Amino acid sequence: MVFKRPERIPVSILTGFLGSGKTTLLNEILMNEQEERIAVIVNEFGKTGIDHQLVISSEEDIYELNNGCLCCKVRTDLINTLYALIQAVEEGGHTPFDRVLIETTGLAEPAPIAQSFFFDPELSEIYHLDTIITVIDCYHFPKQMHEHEEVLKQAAFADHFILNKTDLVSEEDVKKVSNRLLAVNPGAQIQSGSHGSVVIKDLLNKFSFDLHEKRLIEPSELNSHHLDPDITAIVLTSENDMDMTAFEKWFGRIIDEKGEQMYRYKGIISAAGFEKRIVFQGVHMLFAGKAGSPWKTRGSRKSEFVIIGKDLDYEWFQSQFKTCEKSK
Ligand SMILES: Nc1nc2c(ncn2[C@@H]2O[C@H](COP(=O)(O)OP(=O)(O)OP(=O)(O)O)[C@@H](O)[C@H]2O)c(=O)[nH]1
Repeated sequence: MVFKRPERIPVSILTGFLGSGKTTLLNEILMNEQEERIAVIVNEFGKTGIDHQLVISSEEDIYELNNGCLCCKVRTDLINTLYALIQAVEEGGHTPFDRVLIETTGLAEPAPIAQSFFFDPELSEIYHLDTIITVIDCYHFPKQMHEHEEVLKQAAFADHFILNKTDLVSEEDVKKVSNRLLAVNPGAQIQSGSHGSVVIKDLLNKFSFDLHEKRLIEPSELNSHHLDPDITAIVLTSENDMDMTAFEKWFGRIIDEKGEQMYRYKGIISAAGFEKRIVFQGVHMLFAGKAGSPWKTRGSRKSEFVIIGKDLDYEWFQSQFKTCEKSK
């Protein structure tokens, strides 16, 4: 059989604090996802991994990345593993796969892993970051979020939250957790359940900028950035076309100056002189952008730029963003 590589292979990152239910969810996905063949990469903390042994024995191949979670070493290991996987398929020594799922350690900040897909241009031609799924332990979350800064950081990166362990808390408590998470990251989708029982088709293939390019945030959610004093989401908007030269210059400057604070950002820009949307997403200083689908009507054109990070001054960012508008 000749391997025909799909346009780009989607990669989903599964993150969440220690014990939140990542492996449980991974097993649910592997047991129930019949249509796709998934290659799994487990990033373990420590030299001898045990997590891969907890993943159900399945048709899938499990690759382990040992040796810590936050350093560049893991990023290099990850990139090498991703290259090795595709090479093995192309040389016929490995069954083709449709998706990669990476389970991070419970203490990991997802940034270095997500950044790999912006960092290495060759790699990002083969793979694309599809979804970051953050699993939340609803029972422990209220305490954990005060005690471990990783918990809210992992929340900041999510495209999709899985509110797990709902069997241990009341509906009202689940609502409180959900409100808290949406205050940090208002654009994310939410599913709740227990033991990883979720609708998997709603979880994968969620790179909404590529696929749907829908509104990033509903207007009713726009003010939620006031709710959290520390890690927050801000949404910059403009009804006027942007001057891309000015925007690129400004964007280069802010990621230089404030990239450390900007955990994750995603944007759709209406650029003067372009019939297509410019879509981009990034993590700290690294980002990737490209032309998206054409705007349907003149009236539908609008730029939206969501930034999730620490101590973001909305008024400052919004006024700066406006200076990139094309003068009429
Ligand atoms: N009550 C309850 N327990 C759960 C649920 N989901 C997972 N667990 C249990 O929680 C524990 C941790 O689950 P894992 O799936 O190993 O969590 P993890 O996030 O992979 O853990 P680490 O790899 O240590 O970070 C296990 O004992 C699970 O059986 C749930 O929805 N409800």
